[in-house]
Amino acid sequence: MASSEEDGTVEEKENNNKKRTKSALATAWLTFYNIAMTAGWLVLAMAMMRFYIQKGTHKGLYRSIARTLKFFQTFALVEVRIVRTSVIVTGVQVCSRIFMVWFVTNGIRQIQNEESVILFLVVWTVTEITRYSYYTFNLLNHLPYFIKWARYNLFIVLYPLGVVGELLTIYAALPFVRRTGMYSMRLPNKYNVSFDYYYCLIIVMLSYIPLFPQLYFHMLRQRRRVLHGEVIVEKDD
Ligand SMILES: CCCCCCCCCCCCC[C@@H](O)CC(=O)SCCNC(=O)CCNC(=O)[C@H](O)C(C)(C)COP(=O)(O)OP(=O)(O)OC[C@H]1O[C@@H](n2cnc3c(N)ncnc32)[C@H](O)[C@@H]1OP(=O)(O)O
Repeated sequence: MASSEEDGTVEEKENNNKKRTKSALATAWLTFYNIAMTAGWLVLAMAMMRFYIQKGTHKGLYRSIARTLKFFQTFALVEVRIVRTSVIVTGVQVCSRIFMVWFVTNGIRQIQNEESVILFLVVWTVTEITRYSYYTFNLLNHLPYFIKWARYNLFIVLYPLGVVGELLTIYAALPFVRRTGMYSMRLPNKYNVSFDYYYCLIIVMLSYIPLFPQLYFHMLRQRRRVLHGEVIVEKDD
């Protein structure tokens, strides 16, 4: 009897140790990930500033940072599953950014020098430096108040500004996409499938109407929870 109790205790201890090791590894990985992402977005910020100071124009800026941007924005995909936040909320945010980078700005050279591209690039960069440094310091249990404040206040202005930049960029792409028929498939073809990227872009633009408010209100709830300590019950996915 005594021995089986002891066995149980040993097993429990082993399980607890395994759990602790797993959670320490997860925290270490997440900390490393957030440090890498903060550094990546800082590199982007510095590259943009250097370009503008040296050239005195925003023309050509996108091309000069395209590779770094594509890498760090695409890498954010890993977040969709690793953090506790709703998969839908994080998924919509990350996928819409990846779509903007790969299928709009990168795919359509003719719009890369639009001012709206610079608008969303600057807004994303400020947001991501703040967001990833917030997660990093939070995981290290040394979170300066100004970073917490910035994380849960700047988005009030930056989120709508980013949306304006993104929508204006897609809007600028429309005439070119219509003229060239890029990424589109017209009938007849051997797959018997028709796809019009022009209308796809219009649908994406319209989908901001129901989706963006959900992201924005999610952040407002997070703000109340973190800055004002309100208890908020979120619906599961
Ligand atoms: C395929 C075609 C798709 C087309 C779709 C078109 C629809 C488009 C609509 C979308 C519009 C998007 C526009 C957007 O791109 C514009 C901009 O971004 S402009 C820049 C301003 N943006 C922002 O300020 C972004 C704000 N949004 C976010 O921060 C996130 O995206 C969001 C997922 C909304 C954040 O939500 P989250 O719930 O994660 O917030 P918290 O930061 O409070 O975190 C909650 C808890 O999770 C922990 N966490 C999260 N991430 C990490 C991490 N990387 N490392 C460690 N921990 C993490 C965090 O600490 C919190 O933990 P706790 O609960 O313990 O406090």
